[in-house]
Amino acid sequence: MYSIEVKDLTKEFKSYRSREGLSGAIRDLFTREFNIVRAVDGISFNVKKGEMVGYIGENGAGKSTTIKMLTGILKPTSGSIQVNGRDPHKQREAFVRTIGVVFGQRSQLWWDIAVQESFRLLKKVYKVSDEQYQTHMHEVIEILEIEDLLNRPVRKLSLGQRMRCELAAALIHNPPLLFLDEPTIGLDVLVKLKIREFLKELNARYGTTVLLTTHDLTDIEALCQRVVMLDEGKIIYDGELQELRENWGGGKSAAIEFTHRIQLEQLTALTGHLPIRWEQENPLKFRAILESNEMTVSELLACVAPHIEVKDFRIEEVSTEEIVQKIYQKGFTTYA
Ligand SMILES: Nc1ncnc2c1ncn2[C@@H]1O[C@H](COP(=O)(O)OP(=O)(O)OP(=O)(O)O)[C@@H](O)[C@H]1O
Repeated sequence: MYSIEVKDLTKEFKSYRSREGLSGAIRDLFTREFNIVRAVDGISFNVKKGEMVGYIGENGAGKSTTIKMLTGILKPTSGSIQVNGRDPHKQREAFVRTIGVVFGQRSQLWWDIAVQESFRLLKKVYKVSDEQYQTHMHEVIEILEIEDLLNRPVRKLSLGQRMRCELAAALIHNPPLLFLDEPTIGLDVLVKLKIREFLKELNARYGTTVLLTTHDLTDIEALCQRVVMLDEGKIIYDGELQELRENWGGGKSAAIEFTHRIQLEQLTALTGHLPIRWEQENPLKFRAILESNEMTVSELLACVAPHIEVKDFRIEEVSTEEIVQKIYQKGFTTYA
């Protein structure tokens, strides 16, 4: 059963041009020249109930436009969307009660009133019963540690405090699906960790489906097994994050420092039967590049350490950030 079903979805915007000079401005009053920008270009994907999916792409790739269509804010130019079994644009009122949305750059809380009052208003909007609110929100407030913030006006909160309150506000009606657009932008590491832990718990406890858009790939690594990668409005990768790392990460390597000078030949003789390539940095420092995903660093050490004394060693892994950067620089197909 799917939470989100997207088929051949396209969104085009008219981008108006201004003509030069006074006569151009006058002509613009009558007829405007425009370009068509295809922000989302025929994408299709499904998200299963309970999945946590990372939706990533460079600036301008079309992520926010997709989220706006999925949440019913924008009407698609063509294609179809079903979110929680409904068309977000057509069945708006019933639909919004089935989703929660957090836009990291925008607030859904009222700026000048206490957080608690915003929560009360949202409780009314979503028609949440007192009982439901008490049981569910009590936990949310406790886990996000926002009890002491509830009586403060939103404008007096720090960014991290406000974001925790935003998340709580998006969950007042305990929606089965949560859209998060840059939820950890500008937050310090501790708040980020708290928010990630909270989302994991929410997903485990209620089976909440999460579509997460972020430029912070460590958020994706911490939360999502699957990523959908967008480039110029098109999906260029949809699959396991682990598979992306294995196929495009260029493998693991280990930097090893020995206590005594040794020859490269000694190392190749010891590990000749393993899928390893050695590079020498200096007479003491070497790098072993593991050419198979099956091979582990402990196997490597088990072959070398009994024969040559190791002073230090470090596993080097290409970060997801570097992998994604390479894909965008080189293009997915050529890189693959
Ligand atoms: N209302 C609009 N009118 C015209 N063009 C738009 C409009 N909204 C978005 N665009 C264009 O559509 C493209 C996709 O924009 P979108 O905001 O979806 O990208 P994004 O992936 O969310 O980027 P970012 O990471 O910077 O938020 C961009 O070229 C953008 O300029």
